[in-house]
Amino acid sequence: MIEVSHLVKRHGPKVAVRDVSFTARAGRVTGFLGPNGAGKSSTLRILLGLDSADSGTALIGGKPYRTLRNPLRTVGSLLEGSGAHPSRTARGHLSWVAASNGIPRTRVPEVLDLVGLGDVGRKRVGGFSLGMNQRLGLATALLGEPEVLVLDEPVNGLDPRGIRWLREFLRSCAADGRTVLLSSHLMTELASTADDLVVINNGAIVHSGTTAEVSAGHTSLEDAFFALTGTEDR
Ligand SMILES: Nc1ncnc2c1ncn2[C@@H]1O[C@H](COP(=O)(O)OP(=O)(O)OP(=O)(O)O)[C@@H](O)[C@H]1O
Repeated sequence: MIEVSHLVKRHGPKVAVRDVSFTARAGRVTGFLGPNGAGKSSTLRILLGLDSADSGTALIGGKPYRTLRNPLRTVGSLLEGSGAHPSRTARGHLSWVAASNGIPRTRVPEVLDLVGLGDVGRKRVGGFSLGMNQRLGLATALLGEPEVLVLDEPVNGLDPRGIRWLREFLRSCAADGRTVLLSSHLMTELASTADDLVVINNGAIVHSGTTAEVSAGHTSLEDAFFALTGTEDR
């Protein structure tokens, strides 16, 4: 479970996140939806201990990220691509991450198979497409068999087949009881993936609830998004 409470983050004079509170529950896919610059990445970076909040808390399983004993075993994350060096093979990258986090090497072929990279594990990451790189990032996130997954715009770079694969994969993670939080500015994608939605605009939460609740009273989630964020004319 993820609990964000009264989070505030300023970048100089700019308030990127203002009093943001929401919960992402176990066994559900929670979509963090908002237009560009709404404050999604700023919130997720604080949740993952990459940045500090000015005030408020962001907890994973009741604890701030920086106090987790085995972070990779608690939360898997995907922020920008896989982070793998282009000269490394996929297998080499995953083995290095596993070794430096006390995760058995036997997980490496398992996660490569899970994300559909079983056949290219010995290839160099420099030759990977954007979609393959996203899959490698997901494999890295899954290495420690975490209960919580936090993914920032994971659909970026995926082709329609990859998008469908990711949707089914995240649904199966939730069905296994994991907490899945993913950000996106693509409402149609989230409509078919997320159980719950948290809509953020201009640093503030404008709506949260089940996907059906958020779109209630609108002809589609797309209409709901434009009405809630006031971004129709952008
Ligand atoms: N390091 C920074 N320094 C200054 N301003 C920043 C910094 N990081 C983010 N911001 C600003 O804070 C606001 C929120 O940005 P953030 O990246 O969190 O939004 P986002 O919802 O993730 O958007 P996107 O989908 O474009 O990544 C934006 O106005 C952005 O320009």
